[in-house]
Amino acid sequence: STASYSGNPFLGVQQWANSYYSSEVHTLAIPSLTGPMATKAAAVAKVPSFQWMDRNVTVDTLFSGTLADIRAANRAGANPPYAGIFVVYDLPDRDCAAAASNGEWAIADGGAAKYKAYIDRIRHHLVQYSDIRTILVIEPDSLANMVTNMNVPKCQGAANTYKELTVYALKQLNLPNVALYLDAGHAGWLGWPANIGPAAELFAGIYKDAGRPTSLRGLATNVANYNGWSLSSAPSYTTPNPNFDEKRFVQAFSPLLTAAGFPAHFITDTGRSGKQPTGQLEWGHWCNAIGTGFGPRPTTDTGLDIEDAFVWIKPGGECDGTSDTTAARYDHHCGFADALKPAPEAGQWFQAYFEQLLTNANPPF
Ligand SMILES: O=[N+]([O-])c1ccc(O[C@@H]2O[C@H](CO)[C@@H](O[C@@H]3O[C@H](CO)[C@@H](O[C@@H]4O[C@H](CO)[C@@H](O)[C@H](O)[C@H]4O)[C@H](O)[C@H]3O)[C@H](O)[C@H]2O)cc1
Ligand SMILES: [Mg+2]
Repeated sequence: STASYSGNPFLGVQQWANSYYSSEVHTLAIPSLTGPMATKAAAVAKVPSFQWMDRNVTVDTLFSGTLADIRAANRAGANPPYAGIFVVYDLPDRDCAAAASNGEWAIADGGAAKYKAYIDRIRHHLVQYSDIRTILVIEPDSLANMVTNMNVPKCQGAANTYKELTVYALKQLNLPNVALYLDAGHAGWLGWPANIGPAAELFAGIYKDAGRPTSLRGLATNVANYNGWSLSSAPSYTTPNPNFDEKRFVQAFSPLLTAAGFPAHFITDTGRSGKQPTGQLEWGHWCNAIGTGFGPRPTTDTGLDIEDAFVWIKPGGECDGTSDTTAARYDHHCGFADALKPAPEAGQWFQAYFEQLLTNANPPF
């Protein structure tokens, strides 16, 4: 079967556009659109984006359901065959330096054991669907927070658990039909000269601790962020970081990782990177940024040998965090002047944001 592979896992397959995102667009976005915007929205629904396993319940429903859809399409003769693209995102004490995406489990409440069972269920389905090549992004923001936010009590308290559970996941999901990319923040996070060296050491250490898993292809960058891939000039908010776009970030990161014993390749989220510069007032303003647009479509034609693919990881139109100041998960970043408001809870459909992305799409739809 095509499922097992060597090298770039995105070669020889086409990425799957899952029905969950398509139904969000068709049932939540299009009914309030007319004319060209409605037509363009229908085209967005066909662009493959990663499906987020952000709650345990999604493993035996959405994850297995999408794998079944892919199997059916491949058996019907899809050529090239489809590959599954998903995000593993349910660590206990999740999103330790922010409030908006806090998850269902707490370390203090048996979260590590629950997470291991979650990973075991994902492995179960990957083995059942060993005929399907499946690409997984592992735990956005988690290890990046270990590099820059050890001064945050919740991150300090979660550090050992994050690392132990990441190694557990890498070992359990190390399968012939599976490719894994660890989340590695973005140019405006780990790309700062002060952070990039410690980051390389951390990721290489995890790679070794997990036994150098064959499936671990590399790192995913810019997940749920907005940075351009290759810019001719630095947006004002990026100064004085020489790595002001994702291409400069991965090209600076790669030799450090290789020297530390982790010859990583990269994928980069271009789902919300189409408009540069963005409307951000500060680079660290990550929540529902204004002045953004759908970016380059998923492709393996990246122009850089260490960059496996441009991908859409954060589904455009799904919220980054609530703007309701009374909400339990309210994060002040979602209240800034450059954060679109009013915004629903993280992960919920944010129609005004979807329309912003569509209006600013580059390439246009
Ligand atoms: O002038 N200088 O020389 C200089 C030097 C160093 C400087 O310090 C750097 O400043 C950077 C900001 O510019 C900081 O980066 C921000 O860190 C935040 C976490 O703390 C990230 O937030 C996450 O974002 C995710 C989505 O991406 C969300 O899903 C998640 O919920 C959310 O928590 C921001 O993206 C990211 O941009 C660096 O840590 C910091 O080291 C600054 C200047
Ligand atoms: Mg988040």
